[in-house]
Amino acid sequence: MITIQDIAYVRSGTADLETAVGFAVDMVGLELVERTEDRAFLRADNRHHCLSFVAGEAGVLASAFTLADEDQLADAETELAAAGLTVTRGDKAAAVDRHVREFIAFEDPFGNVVELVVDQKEVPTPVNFARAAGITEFGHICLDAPDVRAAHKFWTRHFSMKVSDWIGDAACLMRFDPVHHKMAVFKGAGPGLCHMNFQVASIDDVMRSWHFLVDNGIEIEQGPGRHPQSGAVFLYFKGPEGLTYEYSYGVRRIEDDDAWRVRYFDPSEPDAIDMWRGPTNRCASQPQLRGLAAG
Ligand SMILES: O=C/C=C/C(C(=O)O)=C(/O)C(=O)O
Ligand SMILES: [Fe+2]
Repeated sequence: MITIQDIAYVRSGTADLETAVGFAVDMVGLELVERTEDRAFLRADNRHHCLSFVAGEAGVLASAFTLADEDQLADAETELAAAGLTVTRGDKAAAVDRHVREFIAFEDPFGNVVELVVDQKEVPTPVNFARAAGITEFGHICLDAPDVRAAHKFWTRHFSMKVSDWIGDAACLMRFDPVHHKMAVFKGAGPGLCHMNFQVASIDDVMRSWHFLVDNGIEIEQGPGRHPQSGAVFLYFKGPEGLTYEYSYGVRRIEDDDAWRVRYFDPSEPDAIDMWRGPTNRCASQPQLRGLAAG
């Protein structure tokens, strides 16, 4: 069993580094911590970065989680290889490029590239947010997979994850600490990053960002709304090259694992994702959510 400490980062390719960085800074509000000719690193909290862009082909390159130390990394390598996965150990240059001390990479059974890292660099200075979006931290990573039930089996068999809630066969929200979910899998045609989430300090921040993004012509995919699973007030919006961002406020914590009863939400119900039954544009990119559209 591989014990996950935390989420670490999303690493994404981009065919237009300037535009990708401009959006992450000016619209999302992240701090640009480092920029080279072909790389950009952005942060939302004390992690050195939670999002990096690599110039090249557009599309997510990896989603990363933190493990406690090298011994756990070595054990993870052994366990995943024994499960039949191809596991690669990152070399020194690749680790430096990720601002971690060591890492391994593998593809989950659906083709999502996952990196497990040790010693992600911490930046103790306060985040110099590019705009006052109210971001408090990098909140969660949500992957796509064609078979959510099989994904749940994979992530709970090999990793310290537990399901918090199901949305039929359309989504599985999982936790590895008291936060309702820091990892989720949504049904998709293939592998992919469904979205990356940033927690914000208040409902006001969600609403202010909604107006700000609309005023700037940004495509709102869904929200403002309230997720019945975590209870969080959310807003999904689309960045360049199809990268979906989410702000949310008020995620539930599950302090007593034994007392938690996993719930099942019916994806065909209009309030399965949004208790407020607001409109959604997510259906265009995620046909499996069509049943979730209001009205
Ligand atoms: O579709 C349901 C989404 C639920 C939540 C939540 O309960 O907070 C998410 O954040 C999500 O996975 O987007
Ligand atoms: Fe989310």
